[in-house]
Amino acid sequence: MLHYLPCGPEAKQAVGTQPAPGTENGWLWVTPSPQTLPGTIRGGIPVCWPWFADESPDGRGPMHGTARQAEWRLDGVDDEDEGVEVHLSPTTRLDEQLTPRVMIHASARRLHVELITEHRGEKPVKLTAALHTYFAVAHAHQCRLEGLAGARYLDKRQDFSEAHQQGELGVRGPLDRIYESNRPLVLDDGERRIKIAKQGSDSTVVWHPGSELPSDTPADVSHGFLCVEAACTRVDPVWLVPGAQHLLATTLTREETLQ
Ligand SMILES: O=P(O)(O)OC[C@H]1O[C@H](O)[C@H](O)[C@@H](O)[C@@H]1O
Repeated sequence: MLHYLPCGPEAKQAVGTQPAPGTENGWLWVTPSPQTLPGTIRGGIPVCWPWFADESPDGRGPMHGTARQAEWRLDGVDDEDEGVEVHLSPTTRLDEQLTPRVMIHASARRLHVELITEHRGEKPVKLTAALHTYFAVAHAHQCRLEGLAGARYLDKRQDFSEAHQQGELGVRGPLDRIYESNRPLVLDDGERRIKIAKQGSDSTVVWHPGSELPSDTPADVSHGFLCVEAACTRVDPVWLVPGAQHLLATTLTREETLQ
């Protein structure tokens, strides 16, 4: 169930769910002490756009782009038998040539988020982006992420050194990796298994900061999340030509519903 849809003035950039008090099985994590807006919110699914990390065109733009710090408006909500569909767009123009919008379809068993980028300008543009999902987990350093075995990755904690994933990934400490992968995953935290599928993305970013915490993340809850991000990064930037559009999507499903 959707408990929290950050749109409008009170929550600008994260798109996600937060368990209601007393609800243990929310899929997404949100910091209990968010920064005052327009600070960035750690939690939900921040929209990193029109660049991922520090990959702005001049190298001086804010980390993860301008979209997550922008104000978004609710363009429409469709209630359906099987859930709810929500459409969002930024209230201001965030890029000279590119325009983003977000569509969320949520039900009790499935969360699907689409980030659609349209090129309305005149010159080809390089786009990097991410749906920076914060999964709520029992303990970040006791998670298993299935589906990355054999994938090449860049280790951001080791100056982007290259390596290949040996076997399935068991998260046992801080990590910050860009995997070259478009494969579906299963996140298993020992208590539940969430299937993670995606579209329009050949990079999967896996991040947990360990004890090097962002200022809005209290130490006593810092092991309650693991970020697994559907992304387009320096590994797979998208070159959009005028008139083209790009779809980046992630779909989260309880594994048993697929059987
Ligand atoms: O602190 P933030 O700007 O929200 O970024 C949080 C993290 O996001 C991504 O996962 C990057 O790979 C990390 O390098 C970064 O630290």
